Amino acid sequence: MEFRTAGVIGAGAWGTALAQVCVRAGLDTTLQAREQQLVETMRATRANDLYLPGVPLADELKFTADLADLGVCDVILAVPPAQHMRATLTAFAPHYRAGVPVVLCSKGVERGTMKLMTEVLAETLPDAPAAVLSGPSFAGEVSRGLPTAVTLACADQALGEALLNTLSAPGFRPYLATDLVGAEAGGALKNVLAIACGISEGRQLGRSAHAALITRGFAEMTRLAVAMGGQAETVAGLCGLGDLVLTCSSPQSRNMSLGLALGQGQTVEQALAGKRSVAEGYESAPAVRELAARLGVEIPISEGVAALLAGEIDVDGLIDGLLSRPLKAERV
Ligand SMILES: NC(=O)C1=CN([C@@H]2O[C@H](COP(=O)(O)OP(=O)(O)OC[C@H]3O[C@@H](n4cnc5c(N)ncnc54)[C@H](OP(=O)(O)O)[C@@H]3O)[C@@H](O)[C@H]2O)C=CC1
Ligand SMILES: O=C(CO)COP(=O)(O)O
Repeated sequence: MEFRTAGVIGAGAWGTALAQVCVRAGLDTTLQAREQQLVETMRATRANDLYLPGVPLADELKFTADLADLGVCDVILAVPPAQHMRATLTAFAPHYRAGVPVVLCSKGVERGTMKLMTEVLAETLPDAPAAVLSGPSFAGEVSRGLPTAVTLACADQALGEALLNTLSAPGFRPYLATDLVGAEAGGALKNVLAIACGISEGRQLGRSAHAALITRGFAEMTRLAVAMGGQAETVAGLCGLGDLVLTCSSPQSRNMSLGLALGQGQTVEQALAGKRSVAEGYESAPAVRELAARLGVEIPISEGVAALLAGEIDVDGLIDGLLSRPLKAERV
């Protein structure tokens, strides 16, 4: 299996950073943006100042607004926000060539259906071999070539190895896994948990609270992933614990920043006002909550964040609710 050309769907910060990685990996790469205007600007300025400002884009990178142009590519990286994955893949379906692998790079659970991105892919492009790329990776750092390691999950070992070799690049190191559900669950949950850590920071609750949130957050991430059919071992890797640590530790994270603003007293509306970029924890929280309820899994931190975002409780209610839970043995 050899891949020479890559098509990246979605020219947000992460799609643009991954397109840079593909070029660095030696792939002939086309980045698709929905707006022709953004395509023209990226062609003219060799930059994506809308979503990834200050990063010079590789000379070799091509741009298009037309999904049909990706129909010839050997591998597709799908990077729209999770809530737009279904519509995006449906629009791409007429141009998709059977057998071409689709690497899902978005982190979230679909609202309403509670489906993971692999399930959305199976329903929109049923012939597509799936892989999931997820892990601690800020777009700004990756696009500048700073060292990054991620999980690349693929059920088909041979395809996974081929993708691993294809997508590895100087400074970008994917590790192979076979558990797609675990990889997806980790990526989706860490965003919700990062909002909780941001709230803790915004309220200046201290480093001890921060460490407790990461640790107990990891326990609920593991419980939910296992209930969904994933493996605890996967969640202990880059796509789970690794991404949780990153996202909960830096205001570079849009999810943690949302939490910071809430902890400092802003309303959800104020914290999100004027933002073009996506905070997937906000988007996925209701689906994560519903999914956990359906599976009978306790996720008190994520549940509290979902209730706060839905306007059911305030920040004090979230903190009090977590601290007044019955004492119990420490276990996952
Ligand atoms: N940024 C990061 O560091 C990382 C992000 N991710 C994940 O990548 C995914 C994409 O995030 P990111 O690239 O950061 O996004 P950004 O916040 O940078 O950009 C938002 C993106 O959403 C697109 N969009 C908005 N509305 C729609 C729509 N109706 N249909 C399709 N696309 C739409 C925008 O396209 P348009 O301009 O055409 O509206 C734009 O590409 C998320 O799931 C995120 O969790 C994963 C790892 C790292
Ligand atoms: O997924 C990410 C890092 O791995 C990016 O996090 P944010 O979406 O919170 O910015």
